[in-house]
Amino acid sequence: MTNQPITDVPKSVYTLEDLARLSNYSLLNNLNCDPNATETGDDYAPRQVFSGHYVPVKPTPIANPIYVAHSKTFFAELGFDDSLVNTEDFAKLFAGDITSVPSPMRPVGWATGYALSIYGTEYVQQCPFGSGNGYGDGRAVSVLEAVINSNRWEMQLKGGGPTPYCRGGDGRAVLRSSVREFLVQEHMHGLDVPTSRSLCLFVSQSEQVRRPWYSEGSHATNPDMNVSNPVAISTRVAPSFLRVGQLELFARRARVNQHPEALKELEMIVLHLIAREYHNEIDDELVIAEKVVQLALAFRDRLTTLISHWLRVGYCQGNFNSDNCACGGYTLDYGPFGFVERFDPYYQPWTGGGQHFSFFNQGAAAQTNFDMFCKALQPLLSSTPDALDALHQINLGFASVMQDKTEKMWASKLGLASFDAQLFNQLITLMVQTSVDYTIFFRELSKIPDDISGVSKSFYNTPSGELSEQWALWLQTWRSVLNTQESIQKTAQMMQRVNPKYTWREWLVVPAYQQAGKGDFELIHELQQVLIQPFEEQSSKIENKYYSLKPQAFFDAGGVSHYSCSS
Ligand SMILES: Nc1ncnc2c1ncn2[C@@H]1O[C@H](COP(=O)(O)OP(=O)(O)OP(=O)(O)O)[C@@H](O)[C@H]1O
Ligand SMILES: [Mg+2]
Repeated sequence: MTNQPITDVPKSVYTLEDLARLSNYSLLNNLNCDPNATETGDDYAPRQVFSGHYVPVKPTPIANPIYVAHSKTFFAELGFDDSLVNTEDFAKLFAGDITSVPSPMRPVGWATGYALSIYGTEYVQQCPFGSGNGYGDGRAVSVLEAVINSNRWEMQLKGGGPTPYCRGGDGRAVLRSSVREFLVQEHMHGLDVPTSRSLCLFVSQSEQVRRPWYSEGSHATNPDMNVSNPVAISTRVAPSFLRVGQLELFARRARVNQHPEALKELEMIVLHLIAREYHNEIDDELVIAEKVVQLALAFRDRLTTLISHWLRVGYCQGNFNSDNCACGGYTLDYGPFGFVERFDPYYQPWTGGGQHFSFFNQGAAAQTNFDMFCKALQPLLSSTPDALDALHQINLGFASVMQDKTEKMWASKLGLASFDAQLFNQLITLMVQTSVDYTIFFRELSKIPDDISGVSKSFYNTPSGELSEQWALWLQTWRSVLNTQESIQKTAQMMQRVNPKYTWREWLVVPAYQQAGKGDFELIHELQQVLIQPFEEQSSKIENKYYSLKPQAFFDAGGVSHYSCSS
């Protein structure tokens, strides 16, 4: 999911008929459908799904939908003409009504089950049946598998109504969380962080749901009221939505031989994962045991790369359970996420998340998800001890690969040819002591200033006395290392490519979803423009507004600095 040049992709998709011609369900067809499912997909009550990889579900459209936004960048990458979004057919489909889509597109979507592990411990309590058979996509419904410009994509509605996995929920997503997910996916792509992508966003003009949220000016930890918010459907797109938890579900069943097909279903989902996400890296001719080992190696590489990107851009996922960890190695599920503004290594915006999912602990959290991933693969290697041992070694090697990638990333943020632990540790200490804005600091540093005044724009507190001397000394030492390297100008350019100018600042996003709730989408469109090109210099008006320290009033503000839920 790298940035593609978008200019030479011809615009070819103008109508839903064009898109239908690109639909291709060949990989979905390789999976098992839940044998107890209804063909019509009117399957909305929580129930146990004992086997099969997916359940056909017809999404529930939102009432009186209206267009909010689409990703022009992603449209261009897919070869979609912007006018497509204004067609009645397109709006109908992506507001949840798929009943009359042109064939071979299908009028029924699908939802999948998955298991949950939290920081390396298996859970079933979150399933209403206490068995794990009722846990999965509770409000996400996939509606299309298509091959577009040689890439295979799955399109998924979030907030598309209940599924058998809804756990009693209404299957809806509110506008607030949908705007956040819609905007941040394209921001992450702009930051060069692997991610699911945003296609479009529609909101209902008449349907609202009540959710716990914070009153204006609240500093409470948990929401102090219930608020009505319009329901919305955002469509996200990825090569697959397979999560570590998905493999775990089938592995847990295989482990205890829960039904005669259990081991076979695990093998099928693993091969499906390879076909979806790793077909370019794993030779189709290999035997299954070799494929499994290659898969673990490839996922370890992607996952560790992903986390180093998260650290680079100041992203904290907040809730990095195995069911929010995509097997394709990209960011998935933008619920209680946040971006660190005033630097704190233990930054964690989700009040329910705990320190184990905090900013600097994400490498360790990823390791626990990777442990569960490897554990889920084990049943497939029970008769091949050498492969089992290779898997074990790959798992053991996670921490050192993670450390290596993280160090390389820090070196690049600092413009250094190689990581310097002493310099780095001194800097982190100074950043904490002074309270610096993470993004502004590294961006200003990318200009390679001579003295402390060059980075002072990022300071929440002005250092004086000894602290100020320590800063001066640190900058001097850092500059002396840089002087031994390539030209300063080249280093500055390189640093500006890894240290973004613009970042997600929640207090600037809140007004956008608040205005959208009143039918005004202008701020969303303005934010889109800023966030999709975060490394670029933009107008001075934009700079004054968005390249800015977090105002004091928003520190500890409920719904801005922290949130207890994300629905
Ligand atoms: N079926 C549902 N109906 C309504 N709200 C839901 C439903 N499922 C989850 N939620 C809300 O979403 C929050 C996050 O849950 P979870 O991460 O499981 O789902 P999600 O955000 O829909 O997931 P994903 O992006 O991983 O598909 C929950 O705290 C809950 O408030
Ligand atoms: Mg989730």
